[in-house]
Amino acid sequence: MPGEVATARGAAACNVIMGLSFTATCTIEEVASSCNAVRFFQTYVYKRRDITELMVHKAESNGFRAIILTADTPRLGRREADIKNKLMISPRLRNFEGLITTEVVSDKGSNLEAYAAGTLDPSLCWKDIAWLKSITNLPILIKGVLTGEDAIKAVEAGVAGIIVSNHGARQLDYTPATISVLEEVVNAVQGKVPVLLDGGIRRGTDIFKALALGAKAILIGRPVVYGLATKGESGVKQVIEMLKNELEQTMALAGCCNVNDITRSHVKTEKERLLCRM
Ligand SMILES: Cc1cc2nc3c(=O)[nH]c(=O)nc-3n(C[C@H](O)[C@H](O)[C@H](O)COP(=O)(O)O)c2cc1C
Ligand SMILES: CCCCCCC(=O)C(=O)O
Repeated sequence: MPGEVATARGAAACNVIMGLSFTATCTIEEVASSCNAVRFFQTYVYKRRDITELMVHKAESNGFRAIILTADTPRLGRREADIKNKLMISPRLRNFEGLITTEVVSDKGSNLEAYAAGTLDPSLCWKDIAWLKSITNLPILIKGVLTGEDAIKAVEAGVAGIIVSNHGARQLDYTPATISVLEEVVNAVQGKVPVLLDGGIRRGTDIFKALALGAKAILIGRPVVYGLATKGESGVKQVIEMLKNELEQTMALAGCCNVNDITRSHVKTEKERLLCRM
């Protein structure tokens, strides 16, 4: 079973939302018809806007409920391990068949980097949210926000939600840990749109902390990939169930009967701990 289909089915079984990557290996239609998971579609803005537009339209007509615009990748970060290991992008990104070739040749190491350099639009900017809104009726979540200032701009540009993310620290060294900037973003947004978070969620306690600091939901990257790699659909389910059980355990021990009972006073940040000592 293709990885994205197994992931979608695992998500559906656990009643959580599945986010499908623009760079998925199987098609938008295959994922849509594989299960009844609530699905969001993650998009990049390609130099060839017609390709982005086509993918967004396909997602919309196949019942995806929201578009996630990844804003932190106008170009790929310098991933030295990928260069050293000569990372190859899958030659079969089936959504793009007949549109664009993924068979790029790179003499510099990572052919993902070469492919990204050829396709991603490095001029990506705030006005592209208006463009995206003009081609879809779906709500748009912006992924990759790390400051209150950018969060305010994103709200002004008309996004329906903000995902605090540093792309799993894959783009740029020294970006802050997402949990450390979450509260700044939440405060800046003032409840106008929901704020979500990803990055480093490994335990139910991590989810609890994010919710306490104001996230409405969290997203999971690598843990799901690890579950998928080891046990396919059932591995995905196991990872999600483990996190749900751990969150439930944390809530029970913190005296919270439901997620709305998790409040800011349940956690102390590093800064608060330091202030206490002064
Ligand atoms: C192998 C891999 C591929 C990824 N591909 C994408 C992608 O296509 N689009 C995207 O927006 N983010 C992508 N990400 C970043 C994730 O969406 C997410 O921001 C990050 O993995 C969250 O951190 P976590 O892995 O600690 O949960 C990728 C991450 C990994 C590890
Ligand atoms: C358009 C090619 C870039 C794909 C990057 C995938 C990704 O987000 C990641 O590897 O991280």
